[in-house]
Amino acid sequence: MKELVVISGKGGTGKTSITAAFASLAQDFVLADCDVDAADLHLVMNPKINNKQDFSGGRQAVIKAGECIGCGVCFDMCRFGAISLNGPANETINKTYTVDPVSCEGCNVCVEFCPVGAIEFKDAINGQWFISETRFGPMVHAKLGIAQENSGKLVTLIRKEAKRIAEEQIKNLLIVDGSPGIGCPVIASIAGADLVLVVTEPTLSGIHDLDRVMQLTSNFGIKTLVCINKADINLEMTERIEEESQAKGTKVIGKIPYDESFTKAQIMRATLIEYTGGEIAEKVKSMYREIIYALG
Ligand SMILES: Nc1ncnc2c1ncn2[C@@H]1O[C@H](COP(=O)(O)OP(=O)(O)OP(=O)(O)O)[C@@H](O)[C@H]1O
Ligand code: SF4
Ligand code: SF4
Repeated sequence: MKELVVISGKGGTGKTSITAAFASLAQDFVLADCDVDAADLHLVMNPKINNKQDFSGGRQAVIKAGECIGCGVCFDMCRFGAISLNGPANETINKTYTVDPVSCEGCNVCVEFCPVGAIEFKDAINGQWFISETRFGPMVHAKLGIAQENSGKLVTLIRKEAKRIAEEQIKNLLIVDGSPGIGCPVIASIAGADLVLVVTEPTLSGIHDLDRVMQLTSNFGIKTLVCINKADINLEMTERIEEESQAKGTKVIGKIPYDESFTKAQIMRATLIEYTGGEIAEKVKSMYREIIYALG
């Protein structure tokens, strides 16, 4: 089984649209949405959820009801301002404190120093992940709660589950919509993959981000290909990306023009390939053929 991960140096380059189009073209595959911080592949895939599980990315302090004696030690010691006094600040008797689950960084300090052991450490529920069925095949995806961290851990979990399903159902391909950027979630998206496709735009920030992301894939020793999306919005930049990629030994396998069909397809909750044929679809198909060839 081979694994293709589609990433981008920054958000909004068209990574998800391209991944969705590949889902229309691929056979015998499992789809994984690892863009967990801004998951939107499900909008086009319309998955039917078969299995839903909570995701816990870490632990959090919780003050046990009725056990706090109001000494304020935890309030003074929490460096993240996660503990607040219940009721008015001039309260002198029956003082109690609460932990704000969004601000708690799980450092354990308050648990250690509470003189009466009134604080416990509990698994924090940071989101949910799902195993679903789509019109194209199985899909593993997730929903991370607002302001929740540890998305790298969730990405690793999703890839692992998607691989398990692919092996169980004897699928020969795993297509991953990876995280944008170069941080922890994208590292978790690409580590150990067979091939990475970087979707970029011909803009200054696009070039800058492409450079950083290619440095990352090169550090991991992963075979990397480039797609310049909306290539005709700046032909000079497109040429520069081609030259710089070539100098680094990375092939630009597709130059996809700006085409409103992408947005129209998204509005219809369809992939580009489902929405339209013609030249634009042919360009995406040709890119997909190159990928399959490169995967070997
Ligand atoms: N070639 C194209 N021509 C015109 N519009 C496009 C093209 N490719 C993508 N788009 C549009 O650009 C927007 C961003 O695309 P998409 O959501 O696929 O990007 P993304 O990189 O996955 O973004 P995010 O990181 O926010 O999920 C969408 O409105 C999409 O319809
Ligand atoms: S340290 Fe313990 S007893 Fe003191 S205020 Fe915090 S929770 Fe209450
Ligand atoms: S675990 Fe750390 S961050 Fe969380 S409330 Fe306690 S002291 Fe603050």
